[in-house]
Amino acid sequence: MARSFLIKVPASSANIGPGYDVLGVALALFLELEVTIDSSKASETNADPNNCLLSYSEDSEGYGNVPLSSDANLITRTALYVLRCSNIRKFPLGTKVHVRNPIPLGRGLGSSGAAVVAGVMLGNEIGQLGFTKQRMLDFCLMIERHPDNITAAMMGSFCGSFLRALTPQEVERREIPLAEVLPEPSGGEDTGLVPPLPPIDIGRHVKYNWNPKIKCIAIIPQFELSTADSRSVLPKAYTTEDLVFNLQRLAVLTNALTLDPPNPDLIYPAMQDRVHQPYRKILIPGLTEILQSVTPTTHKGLLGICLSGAGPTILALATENFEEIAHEIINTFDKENVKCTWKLLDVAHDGSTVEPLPASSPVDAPAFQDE
Ligand SMILES: Nc1ncnc2c1ncn2[C@@H]1O[C@H](COP(=O)(O)OP(=O)(O)O)[C@@H](O)[C@H]1O
Ligand SMILES: N[C@@H](CCOP(=O)(O)O)C(=O)O
Repeated sequence: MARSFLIKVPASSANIGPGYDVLGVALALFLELEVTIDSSKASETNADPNNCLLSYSEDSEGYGNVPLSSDANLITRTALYVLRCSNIRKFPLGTKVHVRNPIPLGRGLGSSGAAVVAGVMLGNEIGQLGFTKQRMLDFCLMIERHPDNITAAMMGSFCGSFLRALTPQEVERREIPLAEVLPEPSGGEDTGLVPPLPPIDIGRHVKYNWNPKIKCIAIIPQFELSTADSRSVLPKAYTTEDLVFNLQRLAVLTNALTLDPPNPDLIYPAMQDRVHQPYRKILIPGLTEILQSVTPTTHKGLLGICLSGAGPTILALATENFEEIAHEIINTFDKENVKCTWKLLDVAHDGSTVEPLPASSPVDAPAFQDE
């Protein structure tokens, strides 16, 4: 008998200016996984080394580029990691995962965070492991090691998060190289390694309110910038002055975004940053001019502007004039020969979800292959 369910995970915008590796807001643009497990279709999935037939809809971001082998794709590799922590080596016979992904890759909208969250939820559902969202965050944080996108994508809404101090034994478990956590691609042999379970409650978070009048405009350049590359240009140390600059703004911003009516005179300066944006300008043509020239004075309705995550997307918060604000930014990028699209997005309050699909008959235990 078949079992079928849908996993949905929102995109996210991290940092919101001063909250580097701390703040994240979930955005209503959803990565979706339609999953079917039907042991009577085992012959259709046995071409994959782990019994998982993976497909992407043609309109998906990454269609034709993301790997479809389950030990190479970020979503299914992550699910395999979760399963293998419970000593389940493969997907059940006849597992099919169809992905619809509207989140552009490598643009600063949390595509990898969403993929990791989706993968952990997939492993949890497939193995019927019964982990809570808080526990699933621990698995996510073993893979994507900054909590801002992951927390927003898993929990939804506008979140502040940190990693708690770990004991030396926990550090050992957390510092395992990714290659030992995620299965290696290439159809290589399964080593039989059972990865250690992650330490408990690695990530702590709170949800802030978000004034629903505040909308998110994402201006998305056509070029990709990997988060790893965009982190590599940041300094290893900061002056006290720069850290205090960010901390002061962070404390004010988290409350300012809840107030009604939204106050641009408070939000705009509270979204300034000295920790990451100044260093990332070298990777994003036009960033300096955009951040300086689009203000609440020049554009009615604008509240604040920043780099979304590691970039290159620009996040503008506004209450009106969305199109005019977006086009001003698009035109500035255009002068640098950077083409863009834009989206107007609401905050996603629920975070990631899983729901049974109509064809589902959840009574059957999945048929895992004997080793
Ligand atoms: N839906 C997805 N399916 C498979 N891989 C994905 C997916 N989303 C993201 N990835 C992987 O994550 C990479 C982008 O991650 P990253 O550089 O952190 O950028 P982003 O800011 O979009 O999270 C992609 O190049 C791809 O390897
Ligand atoms: N705090 C991280 C956030 C990365 O977000 P992404 O959406 O670009 O993956 C950073 O700024 O590096």
